[in-house]
Amino acid sequence: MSWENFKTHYHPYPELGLALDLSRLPLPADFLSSQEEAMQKAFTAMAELEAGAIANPDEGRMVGHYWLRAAQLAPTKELRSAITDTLAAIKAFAADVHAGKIAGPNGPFTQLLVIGIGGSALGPQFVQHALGQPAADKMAVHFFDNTDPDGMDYVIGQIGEQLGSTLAVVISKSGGTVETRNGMLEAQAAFRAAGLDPAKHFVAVTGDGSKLDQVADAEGWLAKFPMWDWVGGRTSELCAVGLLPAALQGLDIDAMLEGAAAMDAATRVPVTAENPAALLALGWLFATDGIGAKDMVVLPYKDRLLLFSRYLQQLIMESLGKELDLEGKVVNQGIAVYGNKGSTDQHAYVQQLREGVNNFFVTFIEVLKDRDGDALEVEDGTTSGDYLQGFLLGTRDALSEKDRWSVTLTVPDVSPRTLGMLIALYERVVGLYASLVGINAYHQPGVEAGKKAATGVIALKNKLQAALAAAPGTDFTIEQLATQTDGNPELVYKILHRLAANGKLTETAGDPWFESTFRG
Ligand SMILES: O=P(O)(O)OC[C@H]1O[C@H](O)[C@H](O)[C@@H](O)[C@@H]1O
Repeated sequence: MSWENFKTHYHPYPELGLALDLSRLPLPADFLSSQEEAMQKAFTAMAELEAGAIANPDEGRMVGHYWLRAAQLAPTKELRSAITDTLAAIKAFAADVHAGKIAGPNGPFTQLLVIGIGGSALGPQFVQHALGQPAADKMAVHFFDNTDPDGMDYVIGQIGEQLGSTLAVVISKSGGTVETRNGMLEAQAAFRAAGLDPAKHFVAVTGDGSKLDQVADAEGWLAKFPMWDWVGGRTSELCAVGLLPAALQGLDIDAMLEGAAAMDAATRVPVTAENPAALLALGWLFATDGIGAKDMVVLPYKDRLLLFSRYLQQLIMESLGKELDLEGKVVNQGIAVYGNKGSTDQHAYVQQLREGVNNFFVTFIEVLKDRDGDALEVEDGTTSGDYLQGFLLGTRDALSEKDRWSVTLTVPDVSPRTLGMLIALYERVVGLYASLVGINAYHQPGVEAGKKAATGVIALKNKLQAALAAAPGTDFTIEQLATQTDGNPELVYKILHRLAANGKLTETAGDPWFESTFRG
């Protein structure tokens, strides 16, 4: 790669301590100028959004995550005080928990169990893992982020004897997400089984009046924190969703907010060449042809950023993965995101990246600071951190040689401020990119289909169990039960087969397999 090209496409932002390198995309000389008109429209749309326009038209909602770190920019006095009052309440609650003023019947809370899914888990998980200091954290954090019974047993097993010192924070914007409801019920059952009163351990983060809000009121939980309809789940890390768990862990949430605010200020500038979010959005546009033609492989060379790709997966894919554009035309937009961390992944799938199907571009994330404290020399004058950078730069070159494209983001460290910056940067890139390709980044109409179908599966399971219970000891074929319950035979088989595996009924193997019978 030429030095001249690097000089042109390497963009340092010393005031942020960040740099963006687009030199490993073969950008034509006129690419940025060819998109300037579209980018100016994107800046205007973003300014309107930040001023409180209904930027999520189908859901009739404002999109206000940028106000969370600059309350003075919120369009009304009520919104401004909602943000600042909640932040103060989070800090006061965390301080009282740490001081033992808010404690459980068994004394101070030392363990934190966060129950949520999607946007109500991925941000908290990313931040907890990135910034955790097991020896120094004020609380040890655990997560339920699924309705997997064994997964929850595993976590409860990890908490073990400390359940009496556990604070549970149930997070759900809608307050009606079934996985989270199940997690709450399972956790409450575990508390009761240990002779503990869940209400004395539980806190809710949810929308006003939601089902979860009602449960918290009815059961007299310890505390409640709000989640607002103008904050989307995948952009909620910097409201109570992410800030409450982080504050309880003992992390510096002010520094996270300051980092985000600084990035917002830098990416609000409507001058493409000076704006890292605009440049990165244009990098995505070029790399993916504006139609998701290439996947985004996110490779941070830092263990602590392992969960960033999962966090970005929701932020980017739920925002950009849309069937229709803003005019209602079918576009099937999106950018697929995956990745873990380097150099670990070099020993796994990087083989295919270099030599296999060329359907991706990589986002390398370089962290300048190696570690706290002294570095061991693993060879004369050379440290593990030297190797980490060596592998990053080496892999980048190895990919470039084979016409595999990449962008590189350099950050100073993994600190609360840097995480705030990264979160804000990608939120802005997603918003600008969505404008460039003409889609609504702030709704998620596609996720409902799977939820509705799951409800149908549960209803069919109930019918099947009722049918078997009504004729105990009788063997039924799959097709007989399908007819009797008006169910799809494939679903009938899948449901019965699993119930049998869990000892809820008896399966007698047939030959061929689809003549197996089931008995209640
Ligand atoms: O916070 P909740 O309302 O429980 O939602 C949790 C998640 O569930 C949904 O399926 C949405 O697609 C996500 O955007 C959301 O973050």
